[in-house]
Amino acid sequence: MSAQREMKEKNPWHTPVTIITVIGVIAIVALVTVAVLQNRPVLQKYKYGIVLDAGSSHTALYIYEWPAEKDNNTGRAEQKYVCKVKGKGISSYANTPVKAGESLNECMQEAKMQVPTKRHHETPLYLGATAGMRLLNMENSSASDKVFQAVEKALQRFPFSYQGARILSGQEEGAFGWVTVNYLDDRLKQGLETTGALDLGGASTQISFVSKNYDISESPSNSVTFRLYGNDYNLYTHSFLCYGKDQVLRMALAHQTKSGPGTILDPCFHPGYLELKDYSLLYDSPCVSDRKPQNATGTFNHSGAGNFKQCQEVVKKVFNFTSCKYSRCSFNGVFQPPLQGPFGAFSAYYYVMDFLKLTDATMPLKDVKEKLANYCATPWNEIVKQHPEVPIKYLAEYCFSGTYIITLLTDGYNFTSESYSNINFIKKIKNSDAGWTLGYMLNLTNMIPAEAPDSPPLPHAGYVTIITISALILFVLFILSLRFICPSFQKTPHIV
Ligand SMILES: O=c1[nH]cnc2c1ncn2[C@@H]1O[C@H](COP(=O)(O)OP(=O)(O)O)[C@@H](O)[C@H]1O
Ligand SMILES: [Ca+2]
Repeated sequence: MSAQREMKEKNPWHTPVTIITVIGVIAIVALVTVAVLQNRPVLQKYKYGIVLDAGSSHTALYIYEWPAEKDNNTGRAEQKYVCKVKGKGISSYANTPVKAGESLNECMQEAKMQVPTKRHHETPLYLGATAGMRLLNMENSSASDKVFQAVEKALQRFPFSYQGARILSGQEEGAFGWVTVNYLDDRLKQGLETTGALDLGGASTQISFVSKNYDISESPSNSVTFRLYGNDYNLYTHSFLCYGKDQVLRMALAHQTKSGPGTILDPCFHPGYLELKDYSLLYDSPCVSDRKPQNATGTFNHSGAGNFKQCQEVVKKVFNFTSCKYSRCSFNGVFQPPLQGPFGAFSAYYYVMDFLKLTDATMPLKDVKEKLANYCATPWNEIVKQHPEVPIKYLAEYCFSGTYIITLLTDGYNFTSESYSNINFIKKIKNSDAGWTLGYMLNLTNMIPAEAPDSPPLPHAGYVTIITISALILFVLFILSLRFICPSFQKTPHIV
């Protein structure tokens, strides 16, 4: 035997079986690698959408992103970035509309940096205004038009695809908040029981939920129907204009100051709190302007008494429970079907209850009230000392706001001690803020299809598994067939 042959036989790498095995293994690895990678793009690419939420108290800019490679934009959208516009809401610029436009520039510049340049021109940009502009439009429609013109001009200077600025109806605000919450929870795609949405703003508040077996025809103006991912939803929604927490505070103060100038001892503010306030500022809103007393010209002393129970009595006076022409009502003669399912309460519901440390869903309603009563009774100077980082305006109002929230939920919407535990106070769901903006964009970009998308015949993992098993079977069959066809394969090579 030659030295070469001897070497070949000693080196197992040179046997035909080993060579075939190695090639086979390489082929299998290559096949499986292709199967794993075949539906994964090399670099994840995104598309973007921008929504400006022009609220009564302030404006916020949201950027959403979603995978670009999915058909018809059906990839999951999520919040990428939020920018809080400095200053007050756009409705506060009624007398200086140009400044409303200018106020948006800083956040818009940020948006330019956040969205990749090559996507700018195809990124839709929307501005939706809520109750602050609704009120301004009622009060002075030419001032509200001027604010919109200025805002439009400012937004069109940016390289995005500007899609318009408008006032949302209360129904839209409620319904899109509900869409956002249920989209982010993946409830719509999976056809699961939905979560109701409770949104509390400064100038209006919304309640939206699906109540099974309720008769929509009882109050058609409160119903919105959707077909999403192949499921039909009959949504009940109502927006109470003037029932945001800032306007309700005006209404409560108007009620307490109706006997004219002087000092009011307000149970919704802490003992020791004292501020000199202007009547003219208090009544500068359509929510209270008709209640302005004749002699209300100058200022009044706003002092605190810190009494939760009495504060609840004051707050209750802003609701009208007397008339209801439907089978059941919440308040002010507004139809409301029976409450059903879990609820997500966001925006000011969350800010207030989070500050008061009352967001724990397991805390019974009676404990919530007790804690709130203790908090309201705490002297103002102690509160200021305990929270040096909180702006005084917010700090002074948490007792009032917490009391309003509890009164609105229980006396207003009829949550009971039991059903109160169905309410979750939330800020975000999976990194995206709860609010109407995402639902608004999803609707306008047709990102939620009416029908369920055709799912692929096999999920990706199943596809990879089948490829791997088939490759292994083929390989084993190949080796076995070689043994039949070529007898030299039947014996394991041996060294002579
Ligand atoms: O950190 C906070 N603490 C307490 N309240 C807050 C905080 N941030 C925002 N808010 C309040 O949340 C509300 C937001 O209302 P928004 O401006 O959206 O009005 P709208 O929805 O009625 O148009 C306002 O009352 C604002 O004062
Ligand atoms: Ca809002």
